[in-house]
Amino acid sequence: MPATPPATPLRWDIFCQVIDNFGDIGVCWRLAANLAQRGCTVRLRVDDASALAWMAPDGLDGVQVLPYDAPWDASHPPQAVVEAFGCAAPAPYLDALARQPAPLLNLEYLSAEDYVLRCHRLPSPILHGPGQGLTRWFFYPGFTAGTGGLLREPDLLPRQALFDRQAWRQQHGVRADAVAISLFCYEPAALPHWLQQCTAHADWQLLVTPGRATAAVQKNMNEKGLNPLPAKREKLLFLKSCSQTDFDALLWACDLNLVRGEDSLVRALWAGQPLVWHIYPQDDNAHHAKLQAFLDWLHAPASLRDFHYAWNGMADAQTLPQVDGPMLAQWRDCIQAARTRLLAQNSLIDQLQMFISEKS
Ligand SMILES: Cc1cn([C@H]2C[C@H](O)[C@@H](COP(=O)(O)OP(=O)(O)O[C@H]3O[C@@H](C)[C@H](O)[C@@H](O)[C@H]3O)O2)c(=O)[nH]c1=O
Repeated sequence: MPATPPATPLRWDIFCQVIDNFGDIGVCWRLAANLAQRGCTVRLRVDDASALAWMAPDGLDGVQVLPYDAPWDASHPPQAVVEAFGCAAPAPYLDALARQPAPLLNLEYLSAEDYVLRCHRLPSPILHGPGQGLTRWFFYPGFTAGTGGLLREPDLLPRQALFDRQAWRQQHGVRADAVAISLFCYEPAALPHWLQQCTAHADWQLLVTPGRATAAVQKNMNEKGLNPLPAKREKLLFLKSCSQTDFDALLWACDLNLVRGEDSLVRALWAGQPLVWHIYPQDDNAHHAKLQAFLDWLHAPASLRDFHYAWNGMADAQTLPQVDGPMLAQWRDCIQAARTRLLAQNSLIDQLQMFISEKS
């Protein structure tokens, strides 16, 4: 039975540096929103908040978005501080924190690899320089007990229970009987092979997210001179940017979700539909081990592994499996079993709050 987190809502500072794409701000906003939903007050200090205009257009009570280097507020010091993905708070801030200390955490990237279990909750004392005397704690999200868990808002299940899938599909031009597939990716080498499969199945509709996925699909279409004909236009729906809440609805309404990065992977797991993960590519191919560890944790069937290898450039694009109904059903069973395992664990916020109350 998951442990119950402390009830006292705290004042949090979260630092976010946007590197590229949308995962940094996506995860940090979701973290801030999850905390605010539990009554906490959150100051999200971010260097580029522009994506929030479409990701969280309405903002949220309890979350204040500030410039990264906004001054220290001595009359309202933080009771917990998170530096996301290894970004460091500005030196003056860390020096002020050392005078009015509160637990300082480094929220790491999500991985299923073994090192997460070894490194989660390790201390790193600051022995000199900004923040001297403080201890930075490593906090690793993860898929299993012994890690920091996954972001899961309290109202996720009730929202899913109320979701009207058919109404959503009708509003978005998706046929009730279609196999609806969402595409949120970088530029996978196997994309042409996947587009051929999507075109070959009369009952498949591909919902393409804006940005890099749309650019990759259109590039492929133009290269092949495949200007989407009226019929093909119905097969390919090019979406506009939408809020995180509406992005969830897209994932819940589809029968297969091709996601990427970090945050949308977790959202696709909560959606419980078959999913494929386009992992964030890293120069030294470090992402290959990260993907393998995830597929191992997932207990992925061979066909889902093979699809991931081709989709992530770890196998020849020609080896992309031909997806059919029985295969999708097997993938769905796998994802739903994983979702059930995850729902039995503490959420990341519960773990975070328990950790902070230990260290305060
Ligand atoms: C397409 C779409 C996405 N989103 C949200 C979902 C997620 O919160 C966010 C996308 O983040 P991700 O899924 O993580 O994928 P990403 O590729 O955009 O972000 C990446 O950024 C890199 C810097 C990190 O190192 C990666 O781990 C990864 O997080 O955008 C919307 O809110 N609306 C949309 O229409």
